Amino acid sequence: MTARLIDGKAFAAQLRGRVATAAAAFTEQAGRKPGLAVVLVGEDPASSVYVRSKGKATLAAGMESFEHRLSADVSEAELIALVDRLNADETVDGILVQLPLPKHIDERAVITRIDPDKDVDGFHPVNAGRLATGLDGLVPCTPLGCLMLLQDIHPHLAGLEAVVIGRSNIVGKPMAALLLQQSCTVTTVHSRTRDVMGHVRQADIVVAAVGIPGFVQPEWIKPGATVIDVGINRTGDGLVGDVDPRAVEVAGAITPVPGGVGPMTIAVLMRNTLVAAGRRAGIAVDPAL
Ligand SMILES: Nc1nc(=O)c2c([nH]1)NC[C@@H]1CN(c3ccc(C(=O)N[C@@H](CCC(=O)O)C(=O)O)cc3)C=[N+]21
Repeated sequence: MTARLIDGKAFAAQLRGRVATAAAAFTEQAGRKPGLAVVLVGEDPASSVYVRSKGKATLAAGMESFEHRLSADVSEAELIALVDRLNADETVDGILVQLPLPKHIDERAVITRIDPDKDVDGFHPVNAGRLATGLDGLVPCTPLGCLMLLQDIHPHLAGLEAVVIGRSNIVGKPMAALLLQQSCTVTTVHSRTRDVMGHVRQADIVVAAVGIPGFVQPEWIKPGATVIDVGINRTGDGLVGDVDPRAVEVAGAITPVPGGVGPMTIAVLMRNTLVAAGRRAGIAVDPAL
């Protein structure tokens, strides 16, 4: 048996289409387009590519894109002053500060400065708290994209055993919170877990977000399980995930890398920007987004 490949690229294209339709309706009612500001510090080539593709996706969705490129030696105070200006700018609904930031800047100080209601990355502790307690907020793009792919395969997630590998604030923790909200039985495994394989073997759903190429072995996977590979590892062999590619022979469904979770991250960013715009303007936005 070979796994069904989950086509994140196609799913993301559909989501972006629905966002574009809803963005046009927003623009009609609000008399302005939803706006996303992306801030890039320094000129790391990979980050530059992401920022460019985010800008293109924003325009394609019928939204306004504001790009701010700052030099690598900008001070923390200058960056925070820019965040303050974007917070106060009525035409800006979403603010994304591309991570990682240069070492001389405290990421936490910058992220906590962003207005939580414009925090389309969902990284502000206020949004983490809203997610943890079941309040409406903004949910980090990558885990929300993973959940959308999972719901496509499992319309009823309740009661399923889910294992999340990795405990970052950006993916692992919010992913576990989302799966718990869907009434999965959730286990988070990490670098100090004694028997990672033993946990993964029980899982109906495995979400791998460790950042180690090919970490998850095919022998660990329960036959028929759904595997979501969040890994984006640049190696000599090109872009590879956190799951050994031979897992396709065991899993029931699996996301490829590239073409799986990555494209969903950007599509959900567009969705979050529209949701933020709707809430800020008091305009109802299609809840099916
Ligand atoms: N504040 C912030 N928010 C982010 O969301 C954020 C960030 N900082 N820093 C960097 C990471 C990385 N990231 C990706 C987005 C899309 C793909 C993506 O579309 N990947 C394609 C392949 C693209 C390629 O070939 O490089 C795929 O997986 O098919 C990957 C990675 C967002 N990030």
